[in-house]
Amino acid sequence: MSLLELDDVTRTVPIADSEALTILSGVDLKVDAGDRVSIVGRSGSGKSTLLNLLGLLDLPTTGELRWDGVDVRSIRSGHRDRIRGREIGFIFQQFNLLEGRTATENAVLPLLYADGPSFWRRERIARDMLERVGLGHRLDSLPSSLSGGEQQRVAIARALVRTPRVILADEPTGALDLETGQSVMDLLDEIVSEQGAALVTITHDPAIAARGDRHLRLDSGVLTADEATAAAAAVHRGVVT
Ligand SMILES: Nc1ncnc2c1ncn2[C@@H]1O[C@H](COP(=O)(O)OP(=O)(O)OP(=O)(O)O)[C@@H](O)[C@H]1O
Repeated sequence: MSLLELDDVTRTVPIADSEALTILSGVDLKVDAGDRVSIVGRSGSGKSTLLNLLGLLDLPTTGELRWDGVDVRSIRSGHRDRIRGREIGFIFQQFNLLEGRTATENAVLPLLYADGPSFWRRERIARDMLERVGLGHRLDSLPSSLSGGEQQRVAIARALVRTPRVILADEPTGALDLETGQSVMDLLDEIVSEQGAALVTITHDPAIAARGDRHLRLDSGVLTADEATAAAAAVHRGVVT
């Protein structure tokens, strides 16, 4: 049983005075613990729509989306919200940090909804995670005083403080220069491995996509294997010369 499973999923949206628009069609995808899945696709190919499904923010129009083997349609929306908060971490291109809050205040946010020791120990957990991402010296800094790479590291800390089982990263290096992007991804890969989570990365950048161990492509809402990235990744790893 997979952690997340899409089975012949379609997503359409109603359009005024017109037929519904099909954004995703026939999408099959399984995400298991420890998976590293990269998804590439042109603008408008349906990447955000897919990510919203994987993040349990939307439901398929037809087909089945399962979380831990359970059809998400059968899970009440309040419980879906709790699963999302507890088990899924999000990382965005523009970091999405709260501007007036320090690095620690940003990283602690998901723990405000936790209970037990995770709640009582939230400050310590957030600080430890910021140390882990190399920001132990910037705990009280506001986002405006941090570089892009540092802000993304705060966002990574925030996404990981509850040790989620899945991380969904939407263009995580899109606002960073090449070198900073690679080092942020190195860090994300390391911590995701330590925590045994699955990482799904949506990216335009072939070098970032090649880091995954499963390579997929979205084309007009259809998800297929991305042979080109898989071949590039194999060469990179020295599997093929
Ligand atoms: N609620 C909606 N109503 C109408 N059209 C929509 C809606 N949501 C998405 N679309 C359209 O569906 C297509 C796919 O959208 P989506 O945001 O998933 O693409 P994307 O691959 O994430 O694009 P980008 O890389 O530019 O963010 C686009 O053409 C978009 O305009």
